[in-house]
Amino acid sequence: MGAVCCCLSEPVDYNAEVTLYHFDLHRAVGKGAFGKVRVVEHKPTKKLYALKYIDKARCIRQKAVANVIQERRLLEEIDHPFICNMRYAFQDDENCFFVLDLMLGGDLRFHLERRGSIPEDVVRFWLAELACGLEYLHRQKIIHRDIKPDNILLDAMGHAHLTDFNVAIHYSERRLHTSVAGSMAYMAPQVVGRKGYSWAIDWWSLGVTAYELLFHRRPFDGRTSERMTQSIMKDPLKFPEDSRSKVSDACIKALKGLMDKDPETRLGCKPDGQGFEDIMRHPWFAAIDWENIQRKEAQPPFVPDMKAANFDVSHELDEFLMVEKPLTHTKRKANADLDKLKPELRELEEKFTVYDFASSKRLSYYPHNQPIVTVGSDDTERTLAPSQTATMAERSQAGSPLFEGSPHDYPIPEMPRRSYSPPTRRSHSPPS
Ligand SMILES: Nc1ncnc2c1ncn2[C@@H]1O[C@H](COP(=O)(O)OP(=O)(O)OP(=O)(O)O)[C@@H](O)[C@H]1O
Repeated sequence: MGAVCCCLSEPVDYNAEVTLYHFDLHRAVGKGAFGKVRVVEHKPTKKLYALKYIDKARCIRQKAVANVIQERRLLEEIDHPFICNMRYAFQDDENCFFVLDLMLGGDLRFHLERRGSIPEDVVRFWLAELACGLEYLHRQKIIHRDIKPDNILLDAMGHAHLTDFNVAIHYSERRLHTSVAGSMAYMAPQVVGRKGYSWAIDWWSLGVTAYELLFHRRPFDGRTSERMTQSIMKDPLKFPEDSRSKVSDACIKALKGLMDKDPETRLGCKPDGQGFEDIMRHPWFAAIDWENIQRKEAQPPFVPDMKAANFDVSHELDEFLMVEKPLTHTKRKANADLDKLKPELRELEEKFTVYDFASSKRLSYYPHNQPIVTVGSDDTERTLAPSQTATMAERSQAGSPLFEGSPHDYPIPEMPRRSYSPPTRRSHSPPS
């Protein structure tokens, strides 16, 4: 398939590797840490997607190259109805691009701010969908680490999806993580207390998120990071005085279960899928038809108003007012001589590889049998690539997905330890 693009003299080859020329650019719907998110139309298929672009220079300045590469790799392994899935990835000289499932219903922060608080039945529905997404992620051996209202997006029908895998990591049963990442108000005691943590922290953050959506305030707070840490680790979970008139006893019980400071007894955290069973059997979810939910066939109780913009329209204005350089299709300069590039730019060139869901099989990079994990001299985790831990035959015998081709034979980069600061946005400052 070929067509002439208005800004390119030669025809665009849609059968060639995906580039920005394969998309028509539409309005901006969100702002990320290193660029915008805008609606795009994939020209050959006419399908709409969300394009998240990351300004390479900004990303390098804020020492987030490893995170962007990690996000790209993790997203390649994920495909689930309640996750904002990646469909394409590519780069040009200035930006790295993620093309994601388009969610036009807005994020939960947007709806919370507009509505003040969210009714119990709506929060329960979202939590049921998100629990399915989270259970899937944990089965893929991935911890999200940044669950909060800002990172949950609704589609036009009102179904909830997890997004933003910027600080997500693989976990291993053999070793606990200690690096601090995420948004402080949603961090579990095991994260802020540096006691070592695993996937159970995501259930805690989901509990904090549900609490905030229901009561429009956070369960643990503090003006400084020290006070916030103390609050998360020591303060008993308290509910607003009028909570009993607002939500059911079963809801309070579920929130207490999710925000149990002990991950051993926390709701959702029993091993081998039993935690998810506990959630499905919990009295708060008694009215939920789980099969319907999992098939994404349940009718959401809140349907976003699609006649209104479900996002902050000011993102668009930045470009009109020339505060920000508008995104344009640009022809790549030949990057043949990688040695001449700055090391970080070279790393992006080499590791932010092209992805096209139509032509690539989704492969789990990480074997589902036990990986071998080495411990760094600092408290970062180093995980050996599967190619280094087992042969193809061994992995196949163990019932693990096979890793075909060299693109998957890479070690996961160390995650820089994030410095954290209240109130809730994670900082993109250099590793401490
Ligand atoms: N797939 C999508 N469909 C529609 N809107 C989206 C999509 N992905 C992101 N957005 C919008 O863009 C915003 C920023 O996206 P995202 O959080 O992924 O970027 P980020 O760079 O990781 O930002 P930050 O690090 O500040 O959280 C979201 O809050 C949301 O409003």
